[in-house]
Amino acid sequence: MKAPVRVAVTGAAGQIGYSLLFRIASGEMLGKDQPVILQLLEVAHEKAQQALKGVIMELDDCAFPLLAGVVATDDPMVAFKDADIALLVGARPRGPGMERKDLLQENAKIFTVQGAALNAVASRNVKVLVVGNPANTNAYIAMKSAPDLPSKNFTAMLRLDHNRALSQLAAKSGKAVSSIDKLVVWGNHSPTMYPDYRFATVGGDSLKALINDEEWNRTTFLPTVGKRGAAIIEARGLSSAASAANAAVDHIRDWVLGTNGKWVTMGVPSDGSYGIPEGVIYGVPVTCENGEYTRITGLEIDEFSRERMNFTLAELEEERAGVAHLLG
Ligand SMILES: NC(=O)c1ccc[n+]([C@@H]2O[C@H](COP(=O)([O-])OP(=O)(O)OC[C@H]3O[C@@H](n4cnc5c(N)ncnc54)[C@H](O)[C@@H]3O)[C@@H](O)[C@H]2O)c1
Ligand SMILES: O=C(O)C[C@H](O)C(=O)O
Repeated sequence: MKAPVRVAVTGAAGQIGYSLLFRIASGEMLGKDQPVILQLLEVAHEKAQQALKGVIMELDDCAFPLLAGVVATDDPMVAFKDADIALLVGARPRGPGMERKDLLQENAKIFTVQGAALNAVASRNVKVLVVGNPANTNAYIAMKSAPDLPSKNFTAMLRLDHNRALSQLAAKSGKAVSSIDKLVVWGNHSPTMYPDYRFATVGGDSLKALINDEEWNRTTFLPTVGKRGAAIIEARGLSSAASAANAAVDHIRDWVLGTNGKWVTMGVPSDGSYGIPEGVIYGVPVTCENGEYTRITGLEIDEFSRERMNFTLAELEEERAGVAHLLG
């Protein structure tokens, strides 16, 4: 029997939490032979703590063989103690008519506190995934608030965008989702992101050549993927939850267990490649092996792509400037 892995989840009584925790506890994220201890953080409000109790009762009622323990707390120092993995989901979600920018100030404060707590008590190898929006900038804030942890440990979730793009491309081409590789979603998890299938392959052949429809790319594909979050909010009256939890499971599973050479998109601190200033948390293509991600380097950036990549970068830089006062 393997030693349990400590997985901290914030916002555990929220919508995404409700889809996420059961999949982690059933072994879908870290493997069917990997016991886990869930360390769940919620705000100190009575209603949230009560809801969290209910979720834990349901976890108990599943009798998951891999669930080796559950900690419930309103203190980040308890939730992140020795955490091997931290899923930072807790934040206020966007409602109808709101842009992610509206959430910036409100949610930024949460991530200075949580970054500092991770810095103080988490495992030095903790893998952090920020889901709460604006995810890239929140990840940047947490990273900057945790100077003793390697910055490469901080990532933001672009996987939902990646999966959304995959699904649109599969539908357009008539090919199976699983047959498509080498897709990239550059930049910010926001409508400015740039889903780029110029390098994508299907069974080794060029997907771009197969689709051969640049008009569709520019007028249908890019806006559909970019505005999918808003479309879900419009349809459900609530932001995406099950698909977001699914993407979080995919992101961590691939980071920990590897991608077997397949490209996935992760928001990671830039190393300066592709003209993205160092430190900016930006969606890039990576492969994962032995618990580490490696960027795909040397991709050719054409003029249209450069424009789109700069556009999403400009938004990230604006967000970063908007929270600079919180970072001292
Ligand atoms: N990156 C992505 O692809 C993606 C996709 C979907 C949603 N999101 C974002 O994920 C976040 C959560 O969405 P949701 O639908 O679960 O929201 P929700 O409101 O249902 O749940 C959020 C939970 O977080 C808790 N919370 C708030 N502040 C906290 C704090 N400081 N510490 C611990 N818990 C805290 C709240 O009490 C609430 O229970 C939102 O910011 C949403 O915009 C991101
Ligand atoms: O768009 C949102 O606010 C929610 C989430 O980020 C999404 O992409 O579904």
